[in-house]
Amino acid sequence: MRDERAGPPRVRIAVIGSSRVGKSALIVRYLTRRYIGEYHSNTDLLYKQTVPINGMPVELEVIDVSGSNTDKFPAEQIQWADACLLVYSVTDRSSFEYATEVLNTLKKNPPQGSPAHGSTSATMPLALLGNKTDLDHLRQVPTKEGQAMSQAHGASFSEASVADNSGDLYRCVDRLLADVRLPQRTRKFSVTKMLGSLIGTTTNSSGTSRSGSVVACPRVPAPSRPPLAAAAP
Ligand SMILES: Nc1nc2c(ncn2[C@@H]2O[C@H](COP(=O)(O)OP(=O)(O)OP(=O)(O)O)[C@@H](O)[C@H]2O)c(=O)[nH]1
Repeated sequence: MRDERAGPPRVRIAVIGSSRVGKSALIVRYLTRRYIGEYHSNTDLLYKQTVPINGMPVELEVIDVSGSNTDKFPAEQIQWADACLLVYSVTDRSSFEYATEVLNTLKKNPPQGSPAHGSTSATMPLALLGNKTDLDHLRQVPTKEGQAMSQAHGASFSEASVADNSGDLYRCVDRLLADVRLPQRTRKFSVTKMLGSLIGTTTNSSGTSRSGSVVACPRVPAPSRPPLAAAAP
């Protein structure tokens, strides 16, 4: 078993949103700079990659919370995470309403401070992202509405097009990562099933090598559902 205290600090992000808003496309774009057209999955997926933050290697884990289960509040995934990225599509009002619902619930029941924040009273960093701005002619959610919603909930706000590879999506995730305090590696949950390496290795603009993998997190119906279990080394 790997010594949890060894290695670079770890940051866990939960990406939450309705089905088809572009969560998987966004994560893969951020981690690999590549765009995947179709990546529908009805299970949560965990992506792991070492990335540089402020020149320091950080083990980034991103859970792609499947949009097929929006009838159930993703409490476990949020509790697992150090920060949450809420994604909606600017072309889909119902996806904005879902993101709003999650933000409202988080406001009423603030998640426990994560160990990564070094304190149980820390506020979890939140970001709200309106995706698919390339489809502006189909827009159903005005920018101002997204801005107002994020302000009301203390979340950062961005709009972006994952398809167009807009810089705003990288800035949004980078800012969220920067908002997480890094020092500890002690975690509440870890993961079990390593299904395979899909991401492979890439090199970013600063020449830092990134290697990563993607892990399925099987969804088990409540109440028998166990916490997300520990990732294979
Ligand atoms: N036009 C446009 N299409 C996008 C953009 N981002 C993602 N898509 C498309 O939207 C569809 C859904 O993207 P996914 O990444 O699978 O969405 P998801 O939120 O992970 O969906 P679930 O797996 O159902 O939760 C795919 O056809 C993507 O190619 C974007 O910025 N612009």
